[in-house]
Amino acid sequence: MDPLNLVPYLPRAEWSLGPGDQGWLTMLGQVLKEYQTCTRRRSLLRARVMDFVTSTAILPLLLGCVGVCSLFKLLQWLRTRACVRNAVVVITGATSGLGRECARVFHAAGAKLVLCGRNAEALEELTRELAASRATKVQTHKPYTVTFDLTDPGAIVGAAAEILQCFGYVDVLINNAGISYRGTIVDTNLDVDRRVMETNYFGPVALTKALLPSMIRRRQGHVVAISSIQGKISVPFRSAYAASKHATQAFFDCLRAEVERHDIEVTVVSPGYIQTSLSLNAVTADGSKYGVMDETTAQGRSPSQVARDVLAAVGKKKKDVVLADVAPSLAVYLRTLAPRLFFSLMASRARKEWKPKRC
Ligand SMILES: NC(=O)C1=CN([C@@H]2O[C@H](COP(=O)(O)OP(=O)(O)OC[C@H]3O[C@@H](n4cnc5c(N)ncnc54)[C@H](OP(=O)(O)O)[C@@H]3O)[C@@H](O)[C@H]2O)C=CC1
Ligand SMILES: CCCCCCCCCCCCCCCC(=O)OCC(=O)COP(=O)(O)O
Repeated sequence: MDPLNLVPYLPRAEWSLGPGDQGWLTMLGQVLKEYQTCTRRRSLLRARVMDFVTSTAILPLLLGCVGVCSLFKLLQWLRTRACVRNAVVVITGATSGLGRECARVFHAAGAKLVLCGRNAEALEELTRELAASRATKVQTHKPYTVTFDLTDPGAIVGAAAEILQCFGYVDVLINNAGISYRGTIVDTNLDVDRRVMETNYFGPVALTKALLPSMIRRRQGHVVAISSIQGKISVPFRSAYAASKHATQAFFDCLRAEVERHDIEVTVVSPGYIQTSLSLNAVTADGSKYGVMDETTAQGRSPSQVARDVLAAVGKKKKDVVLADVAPSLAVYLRTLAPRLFFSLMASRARKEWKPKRC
């Protein structure tokens, strides 16, 4: 440290210049001496503060607060798990990514699972994996599997009947399956917009409608929609995906209001990026597979953490949950509070990201 910078910290230094050339040395000596005294005083003060903290009630109080908070969190976690123990939970898109992790987390919490997907072999493999897992003290149940494509409305009616036959009723429906999209609006075939809407919106809507009457009869049930932060804000080159997720948010918000009188819960979960195969499986403007692991996806949250957050949201009967980092979460507020700024940010993002025929 430059000793001259210490001058403001040495209010009591007395300056006396020595005779001739000795003046500077004397001054420097004085400054260093005062600096040492100040440092000693500061460490003495620090030691006294620490003594006070440890010898009085502050430290036990702090430790007590941390302990109570941890205990509260643990109790909440146990209560959450208890909520889904023996509950019949249906998960769509269970063959991959978030759906697969939800299957693991809900299975470990003791739920009776009905795993849905298009790939029967992948569902069977997951069932075998879950049956073999022993890392839980809770009694677990062998899952059922139901294979169907969400873009096929006829198949959904049959699948709903099959789902109801598994355990006789459904407690929790997790509409998780979905696909993403990359493309410019001007280049995108309308069939691609339809396919994304069929998978992400009409499929979950049809399945929910098919299972709802039995929930209403029992006056019990919980419908979860895995939406996206893109159900709250729209980003360039994701038109079909963002539209399908905005529609999802709107539909399930309406549903929540309508079924409250039947004691049915509705939770919309809006995650930011998650490390899954979503970008690999995304469709492009001409309907072909995008097939690229985007950096944003690769650096996203871990699907097991998001699955635990989904379980917590179900246990706490949350109505709307955003599971995203600070920037996307703030962007949601910006879209409402300063729309012009938000739109210009998105336009500049579009200018930067635009690549002819590839987004
Ligand atoms: N990953 C992310 O960054 C984010 C994901 N989400 C949402 O999370 C959900 C799960 O996606 P994620 O796990 O990330 O992606 P994955 O691609 O890993 O998994 C998607 C799942 O949906 C299934 N699926 C796709 N199309 C259909 C269909 N037509 N009929 C039935 N099942 C279908 C897939 O089945 P199959 O194996 O047969 O293809 C697969 O099981 C989606 O709704 C997505 O929008 C939300 C925010 C961020
Ligand atoms: C006052 C300060 C405000 C700062 C706001 C800055 C604006 C930042 C823009 C952020 C855009 C975030 C986009 C997030 C997208 C996202 O998380 O999507 C989740 C998905 O569903 C992923 O799907 P994809 O197919 O796009 O990978």
